[in-house]
Amino acid sequence: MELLPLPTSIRLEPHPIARDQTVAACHISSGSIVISLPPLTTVLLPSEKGCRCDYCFRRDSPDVHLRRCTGCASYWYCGAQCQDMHWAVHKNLCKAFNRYCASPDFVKLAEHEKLDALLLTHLAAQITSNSSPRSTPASSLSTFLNLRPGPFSKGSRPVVCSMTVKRSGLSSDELEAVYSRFGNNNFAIHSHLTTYAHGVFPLASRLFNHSCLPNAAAKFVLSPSEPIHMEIVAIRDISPGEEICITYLDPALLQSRQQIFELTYGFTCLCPSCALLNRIGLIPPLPESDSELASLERALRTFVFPFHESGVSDLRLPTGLLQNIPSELFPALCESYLTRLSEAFSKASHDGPFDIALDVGLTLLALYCLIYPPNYPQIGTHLLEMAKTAWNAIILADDDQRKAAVTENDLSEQVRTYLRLSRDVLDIFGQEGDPGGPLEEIRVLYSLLDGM
Ligand SMILES: C[S@@+](CC[C@H](N)C(=O)[O-])C[C@H]1O[C@@H](n2cnc3c(N)ncnc32)[C@H](O)[C@@H]1O
Repeated sequence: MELLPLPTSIRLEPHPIARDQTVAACHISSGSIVISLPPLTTVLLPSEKGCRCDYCFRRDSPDVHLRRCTGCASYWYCGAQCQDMHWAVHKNLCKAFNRYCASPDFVKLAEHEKLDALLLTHLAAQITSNSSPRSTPASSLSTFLNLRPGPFSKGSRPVVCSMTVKRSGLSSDELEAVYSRFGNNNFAIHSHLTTYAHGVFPLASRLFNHSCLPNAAAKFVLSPSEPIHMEIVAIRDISPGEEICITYLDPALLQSRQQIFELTYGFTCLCPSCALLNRIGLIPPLPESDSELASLERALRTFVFPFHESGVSDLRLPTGLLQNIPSELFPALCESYLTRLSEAFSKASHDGPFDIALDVGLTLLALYCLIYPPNYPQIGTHLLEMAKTAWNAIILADDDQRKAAVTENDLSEQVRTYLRLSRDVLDIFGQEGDPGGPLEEIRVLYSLLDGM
């Protein structure tokens, strides 16, 4: 089928299993935007309603004041321009919205079903506002309907707002056809790794297959008076002819992800990380004793950071180690190990002791480097948390301790090293989401360090 013109740097080719794949038509440098895409439709999570503009998704703040739609009192806008721009869509839903949300059929849905039902209702309102999404062959809706449906039918008919759907002219077969593609195609829209909305981006769904070791990632860019845009960023250099993949799930779900791919997306992932997990088979459980856990921790750090002794100034972020993981480290691949390390780091980095936080945080960094692809944003965000923890250790220490720490130059060296590594990683992903994200925090922390 005809697709919108693609950037010259990519092309669509047949894929042996996933129908088509997008490959690089030339060298694509790390940090480049592969493609920028608008949504067909979106929906805010219920927890974000009233906290973000329903059109541009900017967050309520001293500079962004939200006011309710006077018609339904359920949609919020940061100004007349956003409200005007959204009216062509919102007018198809405004009057009926509250009755629809209070209807017994809607109320009894599970939270994720409510979100999908609202997304489908928004899509119907969008179609009514503009006939082009359904009439042109290369349209966004046609692209979406041309995607593969999810592996299992959702069973029940979607509970949509009947008045809005009636106006759109969508038949119940078309509605079900759209709905059956939600599970394996929709995107979680996030800001600094926190999801706040869901969206349908048909061309992104059509173009990008999954890998647990992706070379690209999706980010979402906010602008005043414009709908959110998705940008696909190359997170490492991509060679001509190489497939461009994103990840559909957090690759850290080492034990459960294959089952989720099968149930939700209808495929078996054959990426090198999954192939290795297949070879390992059943991952041995975590040891129970503290001493065995401590030696697993030491072994993991020595494997990932072999040249790291006591200081961190020589710390490098290695890549591609997973393929050579020794068998004594297999228990570190238990999902519960990552949860355990993250919880211990999060607790100690907030409340102290900071030396424990920095110690467990380094083990967590080793695990991230092992399981995530190079420059994955989670690695950069964790490095920033490490820099902030080392900084807090300096400024919250009493005067004598602080002098000792700073004179020894150990903690300030840790702040600088983690900040530098964090900036190297996050500069590649680039600006995204709400103002004041990690790149801004890095800038502020550098200026505090310089003023020390
Ligand atoms: C977002 S769509 C990708 C679009 C698809 N390439 C196409 O040509 O329409 C998701 C679907 O693509 C297939 N898919 C994506 N990644 C895959 C992979 N790594 N291996 C096999 N199938 C994959 C699965 O059928 C999945 O449900």
